[in-house]
This record gives sequence, structure tokens and C-alpha cells, in this order.
Amino acid sequence: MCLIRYRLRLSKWRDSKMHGIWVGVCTPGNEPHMLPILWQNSSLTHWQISYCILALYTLCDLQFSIKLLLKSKNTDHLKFFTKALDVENGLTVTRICACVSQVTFPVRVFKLLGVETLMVTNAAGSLADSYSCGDIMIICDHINFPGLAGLNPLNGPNDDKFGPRFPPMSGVYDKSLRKMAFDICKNMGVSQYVQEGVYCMVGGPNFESIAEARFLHRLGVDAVGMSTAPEVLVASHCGMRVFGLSLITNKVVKSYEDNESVNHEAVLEVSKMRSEMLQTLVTELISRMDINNNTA
Ligand SMILES: O=P(O)(O)O[C@H]1O[C@H](CO)[C@@H](O)[C@H]1O
Ligand code: HPA
Repeated sequence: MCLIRYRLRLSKWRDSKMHGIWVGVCTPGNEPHMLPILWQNSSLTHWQISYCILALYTLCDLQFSIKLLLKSKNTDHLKFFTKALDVENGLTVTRICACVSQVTFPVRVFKLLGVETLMVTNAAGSLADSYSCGDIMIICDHINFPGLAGLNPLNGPNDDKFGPRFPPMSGVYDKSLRKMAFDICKNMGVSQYVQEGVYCMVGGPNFESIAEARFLHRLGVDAVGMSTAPEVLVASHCGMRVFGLSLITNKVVKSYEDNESVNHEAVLEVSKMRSEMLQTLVTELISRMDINNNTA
């Protein structure tokens, strides 16, 4: 539903220095936020590109941003890309579809397009007692519950072109990007809202029972949500650098004495409240990453 509020504009944004294309993500009445997209000569079908755009829309809606680094201009693909932007009716597909291989498909498309860094954001409930609603948690690690139970996007024959059969999952969330994010938050004067912690993905779509919440808390989980781990897993498998943020939208109920209960509307409300701060953080992170890349 919110997805419709966002528009991706392609035509105007070109950056000759980077030999590529910029995509501007606009909200009504706001200046566009720039996402650099440089195009690589690849043989993607129109359908694949549409899927990629679909993912971009989803990402933007979730305050989930992305850095795409492609390597050359290809006007044929550019036409496809522009055309694919019209596919608004398909936007809900990734949210409805529960299949981890479909949800992670765009990550591999991005990889083929030359994407080097994946930035993920999500809404999550806090289990850590020191967290408050509206905090931003920089993800330092995750527990992939569906993955541990066998629901893993890397199931099936391994495609060695992307990565190894048994990829390591230690150190997935890039340390230098995490530090950069902390520094940016300090400069923004919002350090008091920033945490670092462990995200746990559960299958959902229900919120946790009290016993489940206590169980996760004892496992060392700081925030829980229903997404992110599969995309991160696939990105890491194919050698992409990963950075992740959780916006703490609610406290997970852990006590039988507590009469509160979480609901999706409250989650959306907090997301809206913090969207500007998250956008500033992500935009600044992207621009600093550019500086790093250019000077590297
Ligand atoms: O993880 P994202 O997609 O940000 O959304 C989170 O918020 C929704 C529940 O309100 C769930 O989909 C949960 O995963
Ligand atoms: N649990 C699971 N997913 C969530 C929550 C939660 O409390 N809040 C937002 N997404």
C-alpha cells in the first residue's frame, strides 16, 4: 500500500564521473534521494529486471536502501529498465510470497548487475531490556531460525558461480560499515537512539507468544523480525558486503503480567516516525561509501 507513495525516476539522473545511472527515489513533496545505479552489460530478461525493480520498490518502502555498482552504460537495458518501472501492480508480490528462494532472487540479480554492497533494513520488536521504541539497532549478527530448521535459500544444488557449497556465516555484517554508521549517527546527534545487537528472523506471520519471546531472549536475541536473514545469507554467499539496520518498532511482550500486545499498525506508526532519520543515515552512509570507493 505505501509502496505506491514512492516513485523511482531514472531518466534525469546520470553521473558522468561514475559512468552510470542514478535512480532517484522520491516521496511526494520531498527532494529525491539518490541511489547510484550503474549498468553492466548483462543479459537479463525483462521479467528479471521487473523483479529487480520490484525489489527496489520494496526496499525503499521499508527504508531499505541499496548500493548498486554497475560497470557500463547499455541503453538497451536502460529502456527495459525504464519500462519495468511501470510495473506497479506487481509490487506486493515479494511481501505476499513466502518462498525464500523467490524473496532472495533479486539479490542474485543485483549481484549479476555488479552490486557489491547490500544494505538491509527492517522493522523489529525488541527483546533487549535496554532498547526503546524508535531505537535503531545496527545489526552485528543474526539467528536465522527458519534457516536452522531447513528453510534455507541455499537449499538445492549449489551454483558455484555464485559461491561455495558451505559458506561461512561469521563476520557477515561488515565491521567498517557498522563503525561508519555509528560515526554518522554521532554527527547527526542521534547516538542516544543507536544500539548494536543480534537480530533473529522467525517465520511469522504471527507475532511471538510470551514463551517464544522468553526463549529468544535467553538465546541472546536483541531484536526479532520476520525477514532479512535470507537476503543477507544469499548476499554473503555470493561475496557481497552486507550492512543491516533494525528499527525497533515495539517491545516484545515477555511477561504474563503485561497486558500490552503488539500490532502491525503500531509498527507502521513508528516506522513513519523514524523514516527521515533512517533516510538521512542511509544516504550519508552511501555517500561516504562512494568516497571510500573513489579513493581506494
Ligand atoms: O521485516 P520487515 O519486512 O521490515 O517487517 C516486519 O514488520 C512486519 C510485522 O509488523 C513483519 O513483516 C516483520 O518482518
Ligand atoms: N516480532 C516479529 N516481527 C516484528 C516485530 C515483532 O515484535 N515487530 C516488527 N516486526
